[in-house]
Amino acid sequence: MAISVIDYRSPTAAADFAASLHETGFGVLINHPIPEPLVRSIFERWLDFFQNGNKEGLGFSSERFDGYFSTAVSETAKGETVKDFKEFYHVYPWGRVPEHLRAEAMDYYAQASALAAELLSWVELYTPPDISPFYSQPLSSMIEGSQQTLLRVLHYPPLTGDEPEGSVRAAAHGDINLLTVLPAANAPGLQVLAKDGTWMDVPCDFGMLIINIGDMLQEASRGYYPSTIHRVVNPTESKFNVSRVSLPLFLHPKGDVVLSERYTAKSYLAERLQELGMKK
Ligand SMILES: O=C(O)CCC(=O)C(=O)O
Ligand SMILES: [Fe+2]
Repeated sequence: MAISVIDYRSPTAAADFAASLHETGFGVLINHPIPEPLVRSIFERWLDFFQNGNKEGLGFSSERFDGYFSTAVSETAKGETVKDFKEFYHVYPWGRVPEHLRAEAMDYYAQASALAAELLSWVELYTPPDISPFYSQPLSSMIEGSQQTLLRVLHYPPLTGDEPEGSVRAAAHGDINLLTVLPAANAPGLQVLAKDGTWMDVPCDFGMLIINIGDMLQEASRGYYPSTIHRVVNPTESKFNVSRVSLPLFLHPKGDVVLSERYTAKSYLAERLQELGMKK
């Protein structure tokens, strides 16, 4: 299982991309419209916020789920017992964002959401005719007017060697949402679980854009588009002192969207957040 690197400008991009998502749950785009300088600037300025900013003053709201999540409240992947070694900030257009970072974050949010919507339309176009009837409504209309799409700015702090036994940057997990759009981070570490049970590095040259299917789209497509398990491994000792910053955008449908006989988007999210230890 190799993850295809696809040129967004190629005439066969949509078909190739949908095929890659079907086969591996992942696809990697080059020559995409997200500007590199914007991503680079967000990485730099948010790293400064994590290292020097007034984070505690923006502590997350347990109701609204926006704001800063420290390493102490960080999530525990489903089936794991040790919390991931990471801190992060949840950005929503209606939520709290440090004032000096807001305009840039909103610019990125808008551009990444627009691209995610286009990629979802590719996914829809290449859904086989025996699968599309399972969609309770067109995929593109599932996200129309959604307030739930989440931009998460993640900081994996440098390691000291004193981390809790078994703690990793991000333990193996599947994403909860429809599609995730993730610019290659400033350091390697992202791996996917191949069908043969081995872990494979995801191509991560700076400038690449990694897209993966989340559990909600897997549920809605009855598994045609798989939500592939992935993780972020700790660096080797020579790179212990390097921070890693990453910037996933989780495309979410409106809460009342029916995913399957079993779930609406809202009931699914509530169940998953509970499993992650993020909601009671
Ligand atoms: O940091 C990364 O590269 C991936 C993060 C991730 O998988 C997540 O937050 O769901
Ligand atoms: Fe993830």
